[in-house]
Amino acid sequence: MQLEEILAARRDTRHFTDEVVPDEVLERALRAGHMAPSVGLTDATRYYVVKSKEVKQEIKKLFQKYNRKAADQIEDEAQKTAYAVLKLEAIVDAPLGLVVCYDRSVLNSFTIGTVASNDTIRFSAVCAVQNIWLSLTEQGYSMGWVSILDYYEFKNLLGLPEDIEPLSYFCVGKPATDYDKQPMLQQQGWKQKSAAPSVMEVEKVHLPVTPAFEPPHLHAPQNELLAERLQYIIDHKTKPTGALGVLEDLALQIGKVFNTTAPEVKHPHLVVFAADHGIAQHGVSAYPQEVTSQMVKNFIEGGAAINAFCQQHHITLSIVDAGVNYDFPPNLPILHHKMGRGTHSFLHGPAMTRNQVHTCLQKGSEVTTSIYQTGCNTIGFGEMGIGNTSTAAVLMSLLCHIPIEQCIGKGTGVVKEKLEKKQQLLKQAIENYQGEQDSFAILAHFGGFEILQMAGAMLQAKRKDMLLLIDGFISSVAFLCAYKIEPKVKENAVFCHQSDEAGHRLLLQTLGVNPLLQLGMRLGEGTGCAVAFPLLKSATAFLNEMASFERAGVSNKA
Ligand SMILES: Cc1cc2ncn([C@H]3O[C@H](COP(=O)(O)O)[C@@H](O)[C@H]3O)c2cc1C
Ligand SMILES: O=C(O)c1cccnc1
Repeated sequence: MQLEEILAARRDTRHFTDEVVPDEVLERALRAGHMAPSVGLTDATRYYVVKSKEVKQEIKKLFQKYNRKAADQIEDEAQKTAYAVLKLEAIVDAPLGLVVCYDRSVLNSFTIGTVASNDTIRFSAVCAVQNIWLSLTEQGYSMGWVSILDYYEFKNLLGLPEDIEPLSYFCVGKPATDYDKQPMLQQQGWKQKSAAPSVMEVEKVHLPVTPAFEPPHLHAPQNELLAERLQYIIDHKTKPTGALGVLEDLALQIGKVFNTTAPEVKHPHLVVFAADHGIAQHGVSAYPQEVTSQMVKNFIEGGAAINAFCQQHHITLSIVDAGVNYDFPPNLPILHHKMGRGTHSFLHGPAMTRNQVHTCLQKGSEVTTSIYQTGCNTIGFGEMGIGNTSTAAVLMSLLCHIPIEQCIGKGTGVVKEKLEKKQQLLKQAIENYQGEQDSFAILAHFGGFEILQMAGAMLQAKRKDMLLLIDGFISSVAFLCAYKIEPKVKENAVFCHQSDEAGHRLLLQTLGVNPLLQLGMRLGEGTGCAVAFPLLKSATAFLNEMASFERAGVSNKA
C-alpha cells in the first residue's frame, strides 16, 4: 500500500474479528511506534500489552462508569439516544489491548524541548500512536483509541509505576468492517468530517503590551478619631470590658476598614483562583494534576466543600481559571483569566516570566473590581491547584528567609518517602536558583498563577477599602506576596483559620497575625473564610445591636 492509501484506510476501529494478532504484527507496529519523533530524543514512550480477559473486563468497567458520566452530560434527548447506541470501545472483544504510556521521570533532568511545556513528552507518545496505527493498517489490522477513562483510576488499576503515565488504552485486532471507508461516527450519522483542512495565514505579530502593575494608591491613613470612637462604643456595651474577646478586635477592625461606627458586611463574595503547577509533574502531591480541572467542574456543579459552606452562609462564589492545564469550554460560568496551561516546573528553570507576574497581579485586580461593582465589601480568597503547597512553601521560605524544611507540609497528604521526595525536590529547586533576590524575581521564578492573581486581587480589595478574608496556607502565602508589595494590606485582612499545613502557624507568626479559628482543617478552596464568616456577623451584630450602659440603664463598673 502507498502512504496515501494507508492514511485514507486508517480507521478508529470498534468492531474486530476474534482472529489473534500474530506477535510479528504487533512487533512491527511497535517498531513503527519506536521510529516516531520524540521530544529531545527522550524515548520516553512505554508500552504495556494486555491479553488477560480479567484485566480487560476491569478496564471495561471503568469505561462504563465514565461513559455513564459522559451520557449524563448530554442535555439534548435526541442526542442522548443517538449516543447510547454508539459502540465506543471493543475492550473485551478485541484480541489485544495496548496501553501507551510515557515516563515523566525524564523531566527530572534537563530535557530539550520541555522548557515551554512538558506536554511535549505526551505529544511524543501520540506521534508513536499514529505510527502504530498506520503500521497496523498497512498490515491489515487496526486499532481503537479508548478515551473515555479516568486516567488516574486506570493507572492504579494497572498498577503502573508512579512516574509512568498512561496516555490511553488501545484495542488492537483485525477489523470486522471498513465502515464504508469513512470514520465510524460519520457512517453512524453522528457527525460529518469537514471536507478540507482549516488553514489560515498569520500575517502580523501582536506583541504583548503588559503595563507594569501599579501598587495601590491608598486613601488617607486610617482615621484615628474613628478608631477611638469605635473603641469607646465597644467598651461601653453592656458587658465587662473586653469580655467579647476576639470579637471586639474584629469589630474594631471591621469598623476601621469600612470607616464607620456601624459597619455592615454587604454582598459577601468568595473567589477561588485555580491554576496548575509545573512542579506537580515531579510527584509532589498525593493527587494527579487532573484533579485541578476536575475540581473546577465540581465547583461549577456545586459539589465541593466550599460550595456547601458558601451556600450555608449565603456567600456568592466565583471561580477563576487563572491557568489550569485544561481547556474549559468558553461558555462555562467561570472567570476566564488563563495565563497558560499551568506554570513551568521551577526545578530547573523559571515557572513564569516577570511580565506574567505583572499580568497576574493585573488580572487579579480586575477580578476584585468586577466583584466590588456588585456592591460587595467583603471578599474571601480561596484556591485550587494541585502542587500549590509546594509553590507556596518555596515562596514562604524565600520571601521570609525561613529554611524550606519549616515551610513544607504534607499538602493533600503526602507522607513518608513521598514527603521526603517533596522536601528534596524543593530544596534542590532552591539550590538551583541563581537569579536575583528581589521579590519580583522570586515570584517569577517560583510562580503560581493562582497565587499571584490572588495577591493582585487582595491589593485591589485594599484599594477599594474592602474587608479581606484570608484562608489557609496558600491563601496566606498569596497575602504574603501582596504584603511585600504593600504592607498596609494587613489593615484590611482577617486571618480566618490556621491550617494544619505544617508551615502555616509559622507564617502567621511571622506576619504577626492571629487566626480566628483552628479547626484542624487543611483543604484550601477558601473553606476557612466561609467557616469563619459567622464570626464577622457576630462582630458587627454586637457592635450594631447591643445596648450601651447608658441606653440600657445598666451600671458601669465603678
Ligand atoms: C480532591 C481535592 C480537592 C481539593 N480542594 C483543595 N485542595 C487543596 O489541595 C491542593 C494542594 O495540595 P498539594 O500541594 O498536595 O497538591 C490544592 O489544590 C488545594 O486547594 C484539594 C485537593 C484535592 C485532591
Ligand atoms: O492550608 C491550605 O491552604 C491547604 C493545605 C493543604 C492542602 N491544600 C490547601
